[in-house]
Amino acid sequence: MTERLYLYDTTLRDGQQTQGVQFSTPEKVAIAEALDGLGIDYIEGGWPGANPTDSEFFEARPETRATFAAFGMTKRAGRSAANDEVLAAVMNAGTPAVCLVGKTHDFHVTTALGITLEENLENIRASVAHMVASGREALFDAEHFFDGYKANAPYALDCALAAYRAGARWVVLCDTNGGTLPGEIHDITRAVIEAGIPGDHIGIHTHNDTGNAVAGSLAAVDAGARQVQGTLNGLGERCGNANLVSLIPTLLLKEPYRSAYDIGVDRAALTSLTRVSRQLDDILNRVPVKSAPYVGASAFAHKAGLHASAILKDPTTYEHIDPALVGNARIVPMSNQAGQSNLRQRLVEAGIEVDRADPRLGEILEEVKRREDQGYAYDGAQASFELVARRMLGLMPAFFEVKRYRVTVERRKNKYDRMVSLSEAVVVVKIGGAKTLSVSESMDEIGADRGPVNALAKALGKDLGPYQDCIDDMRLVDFKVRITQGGTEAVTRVIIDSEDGEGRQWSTVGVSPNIVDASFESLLDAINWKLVRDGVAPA
Ligand SMILES: CC(=O)SCCNC(=O)CCNC(=O)[C@H](O)C(C)(C)COP(=O)(O)OP(=O)(O)OC[C@H]1O[C@@H](n2cnc3c(N)ncnc32)[C@H](O)[C@@H]1OP(=O)(O)O
Ligand SMILES: CC(=O)C(=O)O
Repeated sequence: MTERLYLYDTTLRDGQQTQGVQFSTPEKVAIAEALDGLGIDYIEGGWPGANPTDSEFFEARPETRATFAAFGMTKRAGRSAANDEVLAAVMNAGTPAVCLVGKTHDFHVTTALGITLEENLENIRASVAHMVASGREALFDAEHFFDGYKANAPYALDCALAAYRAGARWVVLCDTNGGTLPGEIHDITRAVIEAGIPGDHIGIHTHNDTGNAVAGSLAAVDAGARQVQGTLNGLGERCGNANLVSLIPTLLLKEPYRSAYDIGVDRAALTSLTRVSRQLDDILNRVPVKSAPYVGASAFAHKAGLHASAILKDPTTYEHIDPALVGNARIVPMSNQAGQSNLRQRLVEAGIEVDRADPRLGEILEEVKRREDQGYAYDGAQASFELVARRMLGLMPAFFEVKRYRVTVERRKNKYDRMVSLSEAVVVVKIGGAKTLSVSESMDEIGADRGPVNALAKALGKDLGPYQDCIDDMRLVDFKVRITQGGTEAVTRVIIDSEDGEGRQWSTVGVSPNIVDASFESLLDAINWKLVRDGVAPA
């Protein structure tokens, strides 16, 4: 018999308190829909009245199965709950649930609010009673609860009990400053239950300032709390909140949680977790964190030869779960840490059949290790590795030959008498018997200079004759430059991530003492990989 454990998402409120994050209304709608699709119980949409976007969002919020909550703060002292205009704006959003933050640490009451401890208790009681009287599901976010409990336990408990007795459905214990460790969270949550608030009325809201937000949330659940608050990808004030993208699979797949709780998210929805996590990164224009638990691109990447060898015999040797459960995928990358097992697996994935006893497998491995010593890095540029292997196996068509290229960067005055840069590139390629010369500049549609590599990419992709149809939908999505030590010399490594119209992504690498040459090599690999993978016949 499983017990219900509720998930409360605050990506749209505490997540928006992340430095550099500002959601638009359509973005908030898209995130709310994704959360609803996952099966989250509560979606906190923001603080109506605090800013125009949050107010607008509550008017535009989508219909959801999840319960929508508006966030705000308890009423100020010296006025009634009904006459507090900040609280009124929150209530007017018309959500079925309302979550109000209130002080529970005596120091904050006297220092930040400048009121008496009794006035604060009355503010909590009156505000919660006002929510309940308006027919809302009332949540009380007990701000600084753990620090408050350590400083003055009777007062912190009085605040929590005041909210509970006034009718709060949930009293959410907040580790606002994020400094409380899991053991303390466990013991203090237990103490709250013993003081008279049942666990199925207690929520936990942690911050990640010690890197323990997820562990702290689990500790509170172990102690009896039955609501967990968090955000997608751990967004949130300062170091972020408990990451629901880590918590959800842990609660659903790991003991003792798997057998004990129903968290509202089912196994089918769990397979969308990686997609939802990346959708948020896409909205934020962030590169997904590769090492993110469960959903990161490296979460199931087996780089070391010993690992890859065992993985190919049985994936459970080095995987704690099947990556498909969370919609992720296994990768066995090639690098200087790899052995023949990695190599054979990569070749199979590229559709290349090579006999196990073929001596060229050893030669490819040697070549990869030799090139990595020069500065190449193939574990993040699998498309370039594939081209190296194809060349050594005689499986790489000669699509075109670059005869020469040139790029210039000029500083000059524009018509407004401002100094601007302009990069121009010339590329000459030979396809079949014919030579083509393409010229391009780096100016984008609003007249900004996008740099010499952009100019080169445009020139190279401008006229590739019979291959043009195939490469027209290619797009450069990321460009990473590192100065690294190749052999004894410092060299530049450029990794380019490309994408095509089908959403396929691939990465290529170029290395040279010269950044333009390294970029050009990486660009060439990107085009050649697309041509070979699309099965284009050489001219
Ligand atoms: C722990 C958390 O993360 S809680 C969420 C915090 N989120 C935010 O603050 C984001 C949204 N906030 C805002 O847009 C603004 O702060 C507003 C609109 C709410 C208030 O703006 P302002 O009226 O200009 O006040 P300001 O932000 O300077 O200060 C907050 C006021 O609320 C008071 N206050 C803070 N917490 C509470 C509370 N729980 N109950 C009652 N009053 C409170 C403070 O004492 C301060 O009042 P004072 O100006 O009389 O000293
Ligand atoms: C309410 C909240 O976000 C906090 O106390 O951290």
